[in-house]
Amino acid sequence: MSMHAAIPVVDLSAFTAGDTGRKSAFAAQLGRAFEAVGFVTVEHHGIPAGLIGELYKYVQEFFDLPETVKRRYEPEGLAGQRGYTSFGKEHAKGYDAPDLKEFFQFGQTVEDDARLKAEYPENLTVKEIPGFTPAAQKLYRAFEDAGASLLQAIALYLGLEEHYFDEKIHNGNSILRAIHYPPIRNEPASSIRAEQHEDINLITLLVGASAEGLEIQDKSGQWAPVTAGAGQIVVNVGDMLQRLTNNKLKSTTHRVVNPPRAQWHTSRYSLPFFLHPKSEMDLTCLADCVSDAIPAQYPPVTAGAYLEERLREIGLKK
Ligand SMILES: O=C(O)CCC(=O)C(=O)O
Ligand SMILES: [Fe+2]
Repeated sequence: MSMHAAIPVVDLSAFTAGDTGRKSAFAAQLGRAFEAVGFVTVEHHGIPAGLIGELYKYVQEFFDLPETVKRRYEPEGLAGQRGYTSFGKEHAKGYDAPDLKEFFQFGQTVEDDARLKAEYPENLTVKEIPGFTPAAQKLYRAFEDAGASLLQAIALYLGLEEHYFDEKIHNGNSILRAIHYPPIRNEPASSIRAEQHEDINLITLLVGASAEGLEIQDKSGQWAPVTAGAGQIVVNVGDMLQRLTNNKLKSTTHRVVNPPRAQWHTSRYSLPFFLHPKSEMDLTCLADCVSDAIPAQYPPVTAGAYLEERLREIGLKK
């Protein structure tokens, strides 16, 4: 048995309400955790529990709708970026077998930029559940606020100006994804709920999944469960931030395993928020993360071009 890498717990209020000393201590703690583990659990993140509970209620109502109704909200040509994606469509990069999940995605609501408003597809409104989209939009903003604070701390840790990411993520192409992993009825041939993968975006914020199953892989290849207590969220580094920092911050491989057979009759729900910048953000490795000893590991790319490439690899974009 190997020792399980502990996932550090950080208190975001030390950053959002703290003096300069507490803020820099938080930045150092978060940065070191993102270098060593790539995952943290965050307390006092400012996301109202009531909002999370409200959205979960609508999420369950949505996935309980008949499949024929759900498919009305599965638009063609949007690569799953808005609305419903039916069971068995998405697979992890490098895997053929699809994940055992269905999901619904909400994107950015632009209020102050006509060009971007025209660029992003509209969110879908589910006629049968009028409260669903408004609740998701409120939670989306709360996730954006928490994410902005976390990236301010990361900017300080990287020696950048504290507000380096602010403008890049304002009106960013982030996605709030409501996932349903249905009950498992037959021995799955080769799929698990979500096959091992790394997230595409800058950082991911995940609110308390309804059941266990999330695992991260440590340096030696061992899997360790991730558990977040009530009131905590899990936050991890995605490939865009790993790439920008020339692998200084780690986009850690993770997966969602199937429950023991006795729990097969139960659903699992989760609400990840994939924090993306605007498409034009340059992901060229930061000068401070490149040296003679550690040359740049990635060619320059924009966030938009990188996202396109990755959506093709997971079968969402044709
Ligand atoms: O459902 C979860 O707990 C995590 C899902 C996940 O890793 C993802 O959708 O990228
Ligand atoms: Fe993930």
